[in-house]
Amino acid sequence: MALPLYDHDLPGTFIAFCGMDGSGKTSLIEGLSKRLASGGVEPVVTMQPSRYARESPLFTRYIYHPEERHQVDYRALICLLTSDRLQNLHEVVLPALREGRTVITDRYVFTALAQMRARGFANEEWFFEICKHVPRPDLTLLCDPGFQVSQGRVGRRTDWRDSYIEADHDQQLYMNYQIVADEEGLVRFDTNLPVEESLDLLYGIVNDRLPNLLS
Ligand SMILES: Nc1ncnc2c1ncn2[C@@H]1O[C@H](COP(=O)(O)OP(=O)(O)OP(=O)(O)O)[C@@H](O)[C@H]1O
Ligand SMILES: Cc1cn([C@H]2C[C@H](O)[C@@H](COP(=O)(O)O)O2)c(=O)[nH]c1=O
Repeated sequence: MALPLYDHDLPGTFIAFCGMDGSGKTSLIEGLSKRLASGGVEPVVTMQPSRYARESPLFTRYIYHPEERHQVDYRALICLLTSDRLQNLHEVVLPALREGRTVITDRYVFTALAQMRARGFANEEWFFEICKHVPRPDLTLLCDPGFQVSQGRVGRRTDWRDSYIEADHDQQLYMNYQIVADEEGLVRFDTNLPVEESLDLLYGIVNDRLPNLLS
């Protein structure tokens, strides 16, 4: 495993979803949350980056305004997102895990690793050092409908931010997600199926890996 994350010993259960834009994370998190709630387990759902980081000029300039990107130091962006992750863990994830809750996060540190490598920042020792303070989820899912399908879904969106595609980078990113999945033990599953079928696959994985969570 490339990332020196720590294994938590808290009573709750921590699940992370990763994958390309349009890979189906949000839709499947919604489905899983409803399924958990119907069995009496109301999950805490969070996302990284949080809305605070997403609204920051550093993030919006880098992610959505490539013409202004040269003004942003990519390491500064990694710092922002890393700080945001630590704070989200401190404020939301860890307190809920201490209470025995089930926490689901939309994106996590594995997205950061795939993104950094795709941008050519593969050996940031300081980043790996900070990862020692970041818990490993009990289960991390990589939603993967295939590169073309995720790009197609994003391209069909109407909001300009949600439909933003950066073809060359996205290709690198897809490849790096595959590598990170192998290195970090992410569980891949097919999201190029009708949503209900992907959800059934997902429930099967959750049942296998986290027995007793879904009643
Ligand atoms: N099997 C599937 N699983 C998940 N989503 C699917 C599936 N099949 C089709 N879709 C559709 O694909 C789209 C995926 O969008 P969604 O917002 O869930 O992806 P996302 O990974 O959260 O994207 P982003 O990171 O850009 O927010 C939705 O419109 C969803 O209905
Ligand atoms: C955690 C993390 C995220 N990003 C990028 C990846 C996406 O383009 C956006 C998040 O938007 P979405 O609505 O969740 O699709 O942020 C990143 O570059 N580095 C990170 O560590």
